Amino acid sequence: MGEFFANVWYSRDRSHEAAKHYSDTVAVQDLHLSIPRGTVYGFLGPNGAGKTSTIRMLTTLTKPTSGEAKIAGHSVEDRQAVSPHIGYLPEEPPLYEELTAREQLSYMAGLRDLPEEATTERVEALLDRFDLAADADNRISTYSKGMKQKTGIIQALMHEPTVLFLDEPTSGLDPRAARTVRETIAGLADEDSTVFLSTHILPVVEEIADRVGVLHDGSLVAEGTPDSLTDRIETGSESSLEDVFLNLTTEAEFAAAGASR
Ligand SMILES: Nc1ncnc2c1ncn2[C@@H]1O[C@H](COP(=O)(O)OP(=O)(O)OP(=O)(O)O)[C@@H](O)[C@H]1O
Repeated sequence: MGEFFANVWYSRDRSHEAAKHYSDTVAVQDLHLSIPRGTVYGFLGPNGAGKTSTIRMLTTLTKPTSGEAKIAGHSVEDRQAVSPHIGYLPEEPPLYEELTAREQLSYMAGLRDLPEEATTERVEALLDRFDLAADADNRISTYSKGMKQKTGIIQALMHEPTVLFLDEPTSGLDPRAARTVRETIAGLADEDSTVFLSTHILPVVEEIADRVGVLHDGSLVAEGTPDSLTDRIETGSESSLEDVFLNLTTEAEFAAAGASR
């Protein structure tokens, strides 16, 4: 399939803009992303920065107010074309509480029109990998937060998407499951899938991301490899992505306060 691109553009020049406005709130603006295949892209930003709005645009769930974005060569305006290529784990996985995990996954496989035998095999392997096989015939309503999260992750992965969007994937997971998620993400990138990872857990990003983008007030304030970002600031001691994040977002806060004076 060649290169994978996620472009979300906005500029004063109205011919190239992608922005998401909620009535009078500009959630995402001046954002241009181009992410090659096989990349783990860490998407960072303070609360309310516009990360979820960006992901919702890229996963066809919400239309950009203006501009354009392409996933695997398809416009996000074309849900039917984009859908087979993407998997999405939102902060609250969309699950039917009255179903069991196996029923939920089989229902989703049906909606996606996946080949039955191969999908069952893959789902069983994922249930094993995430230590969920023994509970997979119990109703989701009886699951802990972590078990629901694992079901959501398997649901996002089971059709082998080219591009996987993960919003706080390790939320609620115990250390073993969180490690399985990190290893799974790294394995997917090795197989040439692209993972778009939004999380506030910066050590996870530092460990597995190839590139990092920092969003603030709907705009990208920095982008690069984790090393290139940590090299940007001189703290006198070794800096971490957390130092970079705090520095950048504080700088952006000051700049915004200065501009509005
Ligand atoms: N449905 C909505 N209606 C109105 N405003 C919204 C809606 N969704 C998001 N917003 C606003 O858009 C901005 C960006 O929100 P978004 O959820 O994208 O941020 P985020 O970076 O994902 O935040 P968090 O880290 O807290 O999840 C915020 O100002 C938020 O209040």
